[in-house]
Amino acid sequence: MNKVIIDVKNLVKNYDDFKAVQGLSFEVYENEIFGLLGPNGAGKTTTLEIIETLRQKTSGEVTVDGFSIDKDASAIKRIIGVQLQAAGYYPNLNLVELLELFSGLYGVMVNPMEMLEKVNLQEKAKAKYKALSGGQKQRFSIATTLINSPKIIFLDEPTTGLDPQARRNLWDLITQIRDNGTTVVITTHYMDEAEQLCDRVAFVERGQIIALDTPDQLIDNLIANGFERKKEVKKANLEDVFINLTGKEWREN
Ligand SMILES: Nc1ncnc2c1ncn2[C@@H]1O[C@H](COP(=O)(O)OP(=O)(O)OP(=O)(O)O)[C@@H](O)[C@H]1O
Repeated sequence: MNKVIIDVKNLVKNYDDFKAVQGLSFEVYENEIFGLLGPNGAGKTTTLEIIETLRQKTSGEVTVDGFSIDKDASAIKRIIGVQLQAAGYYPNLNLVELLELFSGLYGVMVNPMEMLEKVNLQEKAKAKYKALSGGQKQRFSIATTLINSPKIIFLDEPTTGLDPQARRNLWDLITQIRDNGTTVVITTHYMDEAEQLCDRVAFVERGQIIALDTPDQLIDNLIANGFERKKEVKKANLEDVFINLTGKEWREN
């Protein structure tokens, strides 16, 4: 039996007259990578921020590891890791100093070099955040989500704007984090990413969930309904050609 770690029931969020989230219900299981997929403005970020206790809901019930967002927000904050927006990083501190600062804020002791090793940034220990490439910035911000050894991390479009190598390397990193026992909730609008990375996905459209299952099952259901692609699918795609030609090692250093 899968243990439910996040339980969202009939979640509603209105911004004045605008209904951004319209009665969402879903469960996230412990130790899975759960994807919220959908177009811009579908309500993914709003939903995440409510679960993270950073935004007020209009109505509905949300529990995280048994804690209610209404009554136990501080308990929830202790067991989750949230990616900060880039603007949150002090520009003149290097990565080690930033990790020391964050661990002080969380009130936990971490070894900055160990944290950097987890995301393969040990060689950038003395670099300032602003001097990192896009992929390195994402990896660093994932490292900051791990400082308090959270049970769940939330990643909001972690690979947007990255090149194919950086994206695939980030997928490996996120999979590793899951394999080490952390539940991962991710938003994305890249379908290939969701298919490769997520154990289960929910499609969100106009503030509602229109499908939820494993990527495999969603695809099988579509095929069972008679769907056929117009062109025969090749066993590789252009991105595979590119990766094959250029290698898959970390390239942004
Ligand atoms: N603070 C706010 N005030 C008013 N409307 C808001 C606010 N925040 C979000 N919205 C609106 O709510 C809707 C859902 O936004 P949200 O950011 O949750 O979508 P999203 O699915 O995360 O989109 P994206 O993929 O673009 O990040 C959008 O139409 C947005 O304009």
